[in-house]
Amino acid sequence: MTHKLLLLPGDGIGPEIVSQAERVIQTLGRTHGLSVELETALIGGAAYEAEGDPLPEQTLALAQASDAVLFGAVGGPQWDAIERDKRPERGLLRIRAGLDLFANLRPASLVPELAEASSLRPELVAGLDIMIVRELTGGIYFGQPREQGADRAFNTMVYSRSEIERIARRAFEIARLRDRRVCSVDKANVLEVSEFWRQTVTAVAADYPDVTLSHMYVDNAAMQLVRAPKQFDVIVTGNLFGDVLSDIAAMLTGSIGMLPSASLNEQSRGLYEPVHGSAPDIAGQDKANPLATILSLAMLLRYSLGETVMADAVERAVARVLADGLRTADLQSAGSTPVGTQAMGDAVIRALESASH
Ligand SMILES: NC(=O)c1ccc[n+]([C@@H]2O[C@H](COP(=O)([O-])OP(=O)(O)OC[C@H]3O[C@@H](n4cnc5c(N)ncnc54)[C@H](O)[C@@H]3O)[C@@H](O)[C@H]2O)c1
Ligand SMILES: CC(C)[C@H](C(=O)O)[C@@H](O)C(=O)O
Ligand SMILES: [Mg+2]
Repeated sequence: MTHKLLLLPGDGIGPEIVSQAERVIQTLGRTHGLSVELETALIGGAAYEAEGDPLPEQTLALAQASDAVLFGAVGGPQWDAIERDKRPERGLLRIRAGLDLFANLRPASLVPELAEASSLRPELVAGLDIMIVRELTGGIYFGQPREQGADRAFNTMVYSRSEIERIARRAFEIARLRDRRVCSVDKANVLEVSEFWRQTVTAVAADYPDVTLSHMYVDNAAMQLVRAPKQFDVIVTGNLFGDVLSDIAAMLTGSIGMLPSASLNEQSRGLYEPVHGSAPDIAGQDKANPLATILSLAMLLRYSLGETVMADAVERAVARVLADGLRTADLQSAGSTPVGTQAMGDAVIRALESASH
């Protein structure tokens, strides 16, 4: 069966890291018979420059017609002062909303070889395996009204019952495939929207008696992620809190350059992207770590294409190159020589090829 895939490289390091994932896709064609129809389209600053719109209609239409989308990153300082609705990040928010990708899965698990790269002591992260389930199409990111005036500005944090119920169900279902523990993170001691979130998640939990539900305030959750991260199995939270907590979780696993994500809708059609951004400080220098994008491809193979064998093969190839000692600059320990983006891609491809012989 031929799968339709759309690549959206975007800005900054986006094109460099997505092109390594594209080479992995081509390798899987040779080693595992993966059959794909690949298209590439513009998004973010690149699309704004070419078409005056960070999400051209054509890009959204192609995404809607694809089985899955692999996204790099958008944004950069050259677009920070343009009209807000034209900014690259708005392209990403609009495609998430346009595909109804309400469930953002951000797994943070430690590859044993990277224990020394973690920001925490090895014993705190050994065996770490957390799944952050971030609500992605609601909350303060999308709430109306929103306004920036001359002397004041505001956004609205709003969640409806159905929005909370669907993300909570997704979290409980994921927990059933794991350690059956869900921690819902909110700010119910201050915010009405969070109190409603907590009540709604608690009501949904009644349908999942085999899963243990706990609640935590977001400030404490940020602290607990650094103090004792292994206490968590699945974390379910709103859009803004999930954004922040997932960057914290990234550093537990060694580098933000390692963290993949899947953004899914009800049909498990999805957009897959590294958690990090366009890293303008290292763009175009062959320094970016492509592994978060390659691991996002593994999630794409698993969740949207059902190609579990290939997903496992990609994840094993990544583990292999790390076990062999290859490190991009973000993962490097003192004294060793880092490899570049392209060389890291080469190594993953070699590992895939040698495993299939
Ligand atoms: N999903 C996205 O497209 C996304 C996510 C976050 C930020 N952004 C945008 O990216 C731009 C830069 O944002 P930022 O600097 O706050 O965050 P960032 O994630 O781009 O970079 C933060 C730091 O991490 C490093 N880094 C990130 N990815 C890396 C990788 N793969 N390999 C090695 N190092 C890596 C960068 O060099 C930088 O020092 C902004 O315009 C922001 O809006 C986009
Ligand atoms: C670039 C931005 C819109 C995005 C977000 O806040 O969701 C990013 O930080 C992320 O984590 O994917
Ligand atoms: Mg973020």
